[in-house]
Amino acid sequence: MDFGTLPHLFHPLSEQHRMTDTITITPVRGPVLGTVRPPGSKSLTNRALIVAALARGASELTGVLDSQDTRVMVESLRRLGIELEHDAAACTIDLTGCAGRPAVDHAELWLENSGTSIRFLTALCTLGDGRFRLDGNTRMRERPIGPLVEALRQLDVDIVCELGTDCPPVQIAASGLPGGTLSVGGNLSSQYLSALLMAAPCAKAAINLKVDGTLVSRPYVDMTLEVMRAFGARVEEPEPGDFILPPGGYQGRSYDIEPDASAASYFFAAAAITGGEVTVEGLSRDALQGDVGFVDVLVQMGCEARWEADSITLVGKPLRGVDVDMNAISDTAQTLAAVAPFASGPTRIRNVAHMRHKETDRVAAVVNELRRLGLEADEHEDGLTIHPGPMQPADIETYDDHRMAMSFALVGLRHPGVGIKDPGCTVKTYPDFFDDLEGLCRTAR
Ligand SMILES: O=C(O)C1=C[C@@H](OP(=O)(O)O)[C@@H](O)[C@H](O)C1
Ligand SMILES: C=C(OP(=O)(O)O)C(=O)O
Repeated sequence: MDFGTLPHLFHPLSEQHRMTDTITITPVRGPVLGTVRPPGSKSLTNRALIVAALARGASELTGVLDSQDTRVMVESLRRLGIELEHDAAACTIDLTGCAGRPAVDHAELWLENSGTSIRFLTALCTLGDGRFRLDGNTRMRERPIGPLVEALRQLDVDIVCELGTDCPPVQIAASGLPGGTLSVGGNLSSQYLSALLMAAPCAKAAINLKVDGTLVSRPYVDMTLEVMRAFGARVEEPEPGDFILPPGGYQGRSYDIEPDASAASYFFAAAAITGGEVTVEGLSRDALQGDVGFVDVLVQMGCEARWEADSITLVGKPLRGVDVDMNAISDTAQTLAAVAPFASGPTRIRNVAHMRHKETDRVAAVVNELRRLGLEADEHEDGLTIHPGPMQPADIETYDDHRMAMSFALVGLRHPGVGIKDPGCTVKTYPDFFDDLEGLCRTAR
């Protein structure tokens, strides 16, 4: 299939951002004060879509995210024969599951640069009976998927990285997923484990899945287990990293998705940087997403937080530098890097080497752009150190990484002359980010 014919799966951005090469952030005149509810969690939306697509019967998903990462997932499920109704305005998706076996005997799937989509769908396709090819953009073809491929081969799945690069494109000649024992590497990404976990209840027999070595981003695995169990799967973890999954599949249901905690980090950071007070609705200490832990990092820096039953409030205070292991919440490391220049001392972000395999080499990219602002920043193998200091105007490169754009925009709230190149790259997980940030800052203009 000629992917050139695939409709551009982008969300209608506001005219200004879609058509603009660079936007300049206007500093606020005072503290950012307000309340915001980010769109649905990308990670939970894509998990719920996978599990509901494999379920018996119908599911209704509410609060879903509508962005490039979820649209490529939706389009792929449709190509796999899943009947699906998406109401973007209502943030709902109604779908009827395939009871564990995709109905089509071949499909070509285009996943742009959505790591969750290509990893989760690679495992899902092995449950089918036919030939499947999964591909993505140039950066996706540089993001490792070899550990997942190698794990599936332990169950005699006929799967290959087409170019021999341990990266996509992936080709699968599927004939259902056998049961058995397998191990998967978890030091580059937790998504390979999450992908296998979600497919396992639809295998032909029980699966015993073990993590081989260290595991990064553990909160995302806990999120996976929560969603699986919500749809009726039985999963035991007698020892950390050792999972026992009997067959039994999933049962369709109604499922509501909480707001995106990674997106919320930008609004908490806006309060921290400007000495303001921001409440994010729909999240709490009980959120399924580990990235609410970013609030604790801001508290370590000197801020105050109020945790309510259905909201979190961050109160900005004078900031001190921190030394923090962000392995579990690495999607908020870039947010912290944008806050750190406003602290009284240096900030060390450690144990995030796996960030180098995401939308870009996020360690190097963040160091480069902090230096472009005139700051002293040190790159380490596992992370970086940010030294506060005077800054200069700069147009920030965003490397087609939505989190570079969203994080460095925050610097511009306090520091004049910050431009964000390619602001439309936020379409990956947050098409309306700049509109929502502007809305939150309007009282501080
Ligand atoms: O499982 C998930 O939903 C995700 C896991 C994380 O990736 P890694 O496990 O590769 O750190 C995170 O960066 C990504 O945004 C979403
Ligand atoms: C790394 C990310 O996503 P993914 O791995 O799903 O592409 C992200 O959203 O920061």
